[in-house]
Amino acid sequence: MSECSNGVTCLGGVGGPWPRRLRVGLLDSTLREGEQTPGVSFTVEQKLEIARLLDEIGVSMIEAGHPNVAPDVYEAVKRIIGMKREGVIRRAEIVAHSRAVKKDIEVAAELEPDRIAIFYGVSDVHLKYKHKVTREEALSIIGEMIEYARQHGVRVRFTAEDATRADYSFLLEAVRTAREAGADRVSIADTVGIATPYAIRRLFERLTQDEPGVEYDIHAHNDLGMAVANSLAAVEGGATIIHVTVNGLGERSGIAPLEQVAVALKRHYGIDVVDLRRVTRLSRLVERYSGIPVPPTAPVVGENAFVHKAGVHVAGVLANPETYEPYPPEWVGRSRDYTIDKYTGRRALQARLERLGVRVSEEELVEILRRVKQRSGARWLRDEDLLEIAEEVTGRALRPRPPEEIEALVTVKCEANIYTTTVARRLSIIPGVEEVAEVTGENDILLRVRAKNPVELNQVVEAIRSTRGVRETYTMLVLRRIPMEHHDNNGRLSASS
Ligand SMILES: CC(=O)SCCNC(=O)CCNC(=O)[C@H](O)C(C)(C)COP(=O)(O)OP(=O)(O)OC[C@H]1O[C@@H](n2cnc3c(N)ncnc32)[C@H](O)[C@@H]1OP(=O)(O)O
Ligand SMILES: O=C(O)CCC(=O)C(=O)O
Ligand SMILES: [Mg+2]
Repeated sequence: MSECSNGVTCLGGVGGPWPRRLRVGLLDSTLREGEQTPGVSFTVEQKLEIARLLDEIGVSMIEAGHPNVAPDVYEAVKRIIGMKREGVIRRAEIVAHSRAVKKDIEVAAELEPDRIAIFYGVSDVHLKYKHKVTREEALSIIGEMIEYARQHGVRVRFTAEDATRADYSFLLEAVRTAREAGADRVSIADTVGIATPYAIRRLFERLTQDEPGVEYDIHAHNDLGMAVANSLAAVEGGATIIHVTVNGLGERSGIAPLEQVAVALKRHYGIDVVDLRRVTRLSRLVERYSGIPVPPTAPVVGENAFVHKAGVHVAGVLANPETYEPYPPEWVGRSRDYTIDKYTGRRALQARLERLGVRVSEEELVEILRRVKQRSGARWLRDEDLLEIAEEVTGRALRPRPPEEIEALVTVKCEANIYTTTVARRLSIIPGVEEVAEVTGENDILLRVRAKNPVELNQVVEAIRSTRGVRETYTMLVLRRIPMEHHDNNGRLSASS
């Protein structure tokens, strides 16, 4: 943060400082715009779960749906409003969508949402071909319908649909009409994703100057991949709410993704709009419920968002992650990784081998790398493949081996007022018990047990359980043992098999 010349606290970032304090929140429309994604139909229960999570992570508004669309949409909006009333949703304002049509408004109003959002196209193409009205008729419909909704005692947002293709003077007239009819918010919709950041910023600067009596939302579609940039530009121009959906769902190419907008607001302006650490889980949930896969390359939540590949990159990241990361993955509850393949360099390879508990000499490392680069057909090498190569080069057994017999660790809790050592002695003579340790913590004794097969293991565990003084046991099967490497007397490495 820095001080502007006029003494106002400004926020920095690329292109900053901005001439005013940026104030912004998110409206999540996953349940309305998101369900307009071809192929998506959430169940009512899924919507309730998503709404609760959205409130928990801190979005300012939830656009719950357009109640007059279908019975299940009505039911979901009703129950989400009920959750707000019961305090399950604690903060988010619940918004119901509606055409500028009395029936839609009535159906929405009977549910008593916090706000009804009434949309109406304001571009000439929408007026002429969709609404088939003149500009004057449009203004009168907008005014009349907003007043009608206000008579039901509900707050109103007016959405100027296709605002970015509208004539500015008519858009301003529509906004004024909406304000005079009782709307306290106006959504400026870039309905076909046609705007550029500069044009959007100017548009919001003009609107906030020419009609400061309402607060403005930006609803940016992503047809040209500009939704996030346009949303940020709108905030710089004076918008105070950004419309988003989880994973950027929505009509055609969707709208600005919640996760990207939230990270960008923090990265560029230092503004926390939601609990970022939970957005990845929310994204996975919506991916599952929507059936729309998140591409690996998707920012923030994509599988590859924090995975590095080229040797130069990995070497840089190992020295300091800032070299190739715009923000730490921990911000969004994730961790970084890197792949091993023909693009790998020595540093990456050495780090990966060390992570696998394998130390090699400089010559061995060079030879392993040479062999890795020969496997150019593989998309990437799994740890298993790398260890196989390392075994070939070093001649040591490095891969985890499944145990030939069944091995288990058994924790034991003793009866109260019994001397633990007495119980431990009794247990130590059971055939199959190989090691006994008295331990601190929740349990009293830890046993290592070996058996030839499950039946025999069961017998050993039964014998432990029926030993006098044993109150409770918990058995963990050992799945595999990792070979440990030891230094020999000359400081060289040798591996136990
Ligand atoms: C850009 C956006 O995403 S805005 C949100 C759009 N949301 C939706 O479309 C929700 C899903 N839609 C639906 O379920 C249906 O279209 C309904 C229930 C809204 C309307 O269904 P129908 O009455 O069968 O009309 P249909 O969908 O065929 O056509 C839309 C009608 O609404 C009118 N209309 C469209 N937008 C508006 C508006 N903002 N205000 C008033 N009327 C409108 C159209 O002119 C057309 O009227 P017409 O039937 O007299 O020609
Ligand atoms: O209601 C809004 O703010 C936006 C409506 C919409 O989905 C759009 O214009 O793309
Ligand atoms: Mg939209």
